[in-house]
Amino acid sequence: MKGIQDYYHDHFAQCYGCGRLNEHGHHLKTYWDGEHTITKFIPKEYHTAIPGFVYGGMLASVIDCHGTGSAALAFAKQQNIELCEHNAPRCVTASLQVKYLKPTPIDGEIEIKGTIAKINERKATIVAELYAGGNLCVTGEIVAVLVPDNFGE
Ligand SMILES: CCCCCCCCCCCC(=O)SCCNC(=O)CCNC(=O)[C@H](O)C(C)(C)COP(=O)(O)OP(=O)(O)OC[C@H]1O[C@@H](n2cnc3c(N)ncnc32)[C@H](O)[C@@H]1OP(=O)(O)O
Repeated sequence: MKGIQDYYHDHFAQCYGCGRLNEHGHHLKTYWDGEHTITKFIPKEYHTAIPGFVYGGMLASVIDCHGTGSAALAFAKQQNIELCEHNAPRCVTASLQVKYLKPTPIDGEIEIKGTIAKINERKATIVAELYAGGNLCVTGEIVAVLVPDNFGE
């Protein structure tokens, strides 16, 4: 299944977390699951914090990109933008807050669920829930801001 990141223009597809063109990155893909958004990720052994558990900065990174991807999906829906190659809204992170509720096991798939909590014409707030083995381990809140095509050029 294609994620929102598959539609970003190449300039926006270099992100370490979710850029499809970053050979060293995580290649996260974010897509709708009903009214919510989903990103899945399988941690590697070297993402260890203490043996058996995922490094918290890594989890923040995954939540960050899930937030901007979810916001881009929400803006596409709000503005009736038909997603196709090189045609998708792009957002950057203005704010990222993370709460670690319990250690996240490293041996298995992680799922991040997003809820579009607020959206106006330029800014979206996304609430994220990160699950491992069905257990809620981390929550996050991301403020993402829509940026123009020439952002960062
Ligand atoms: C090349 C990469 C491509 C990336 C392409 C996609 C790949 C995914 C990216 C992954 C995530 C990242 O790592 S992104 C990289 C890390 N992030 C950044 O480097 C962003 C640096 N910051 C900025 O460039 C700027 O501050 C912006 C674009 C976020 C906002 O500046 P602006 O364009 O002047 O807009 P501004 O009017 O100030 O703010 C717009 C709205 O957002 C609110 N707002 C602004 N900052 C905050 C904040 N910290 N916390 C809460 N809310 C905030 C304002 O109140 C306002 O709300 P209201 O009045 O509308 O209510």
